[in-house]
Amino acid sequence: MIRVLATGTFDLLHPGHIFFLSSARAMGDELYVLVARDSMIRHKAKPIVPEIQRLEMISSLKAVDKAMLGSEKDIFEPLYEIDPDIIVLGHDQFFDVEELENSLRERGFKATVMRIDESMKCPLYSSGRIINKILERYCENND
Ligand SMILES: Cc1cc2nc3c(=O)[nH]c(=O)nc-3n(C[C@H](O)[C@H](O)[C@H](O)COP(=O)(O)O)c2cc1C
Ligand SMILES: Nc1ncnc2c1ncn2[C@@H]1O[C@H](COP(=O)(O)OP(=O)(O)OP(=O)(O)O)[C@@H](O)[C@H]1O
Repeated sequence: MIRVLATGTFDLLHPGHIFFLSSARAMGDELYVLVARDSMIRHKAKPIVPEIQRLEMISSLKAVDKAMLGSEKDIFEPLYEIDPDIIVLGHDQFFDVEELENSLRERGFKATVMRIDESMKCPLYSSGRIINKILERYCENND
């Protein structure tokens, strides 16, 4: 039973997320997803959707066997429970594959790290683009 772990913010869901999670799921027999905590997101703007609602949306997806909120202290903490065989990174996730694998080995984790380089270019293929589109529309309507 190959257990795959994917992670992310998943602010405003879109087909790119579905592509990413379905691709991750196809790499094993079950897919766990760690939803990033509001307090842990420092590499980009705070998400619009609160973590508990982001978790609910991810939990409902067909490709996802189990979704959980990540730790607010140590990103490796949830791995002691999940113990994944494969950790999947998305095309634009900031972790370096080799560095992450070294960090995992230092902590006794066996998981291999793989990146899904492909990205889906649907019209609004990132949460950031959805937000920008809303802002654009708001400005148009209020000019
Ligand atoms: C192995 C691994 C473990 C992670 N554990 C956590 C965690 O416990 N808590 C958390 O808030 N985020 C966790 N993350 C998510 C990262 O903090 C980061 O938000 C995410 O990978 C960035 O994805 P995004 O920019 O696509 O949203 C983890 C990521 C990885 C790769
Ligand atoms: N269009 C896409 N195609 C493939 N993977 C995607 C796409 N959009 C997001 N992902 C992947 O989904 C995971 C979660 O991404 P994230 O929550 O950062 O969404 P996002 O739409 O990229 O948000 P943002 O615009 O804030 O970066 C990441 O691994 C990311 O690479």
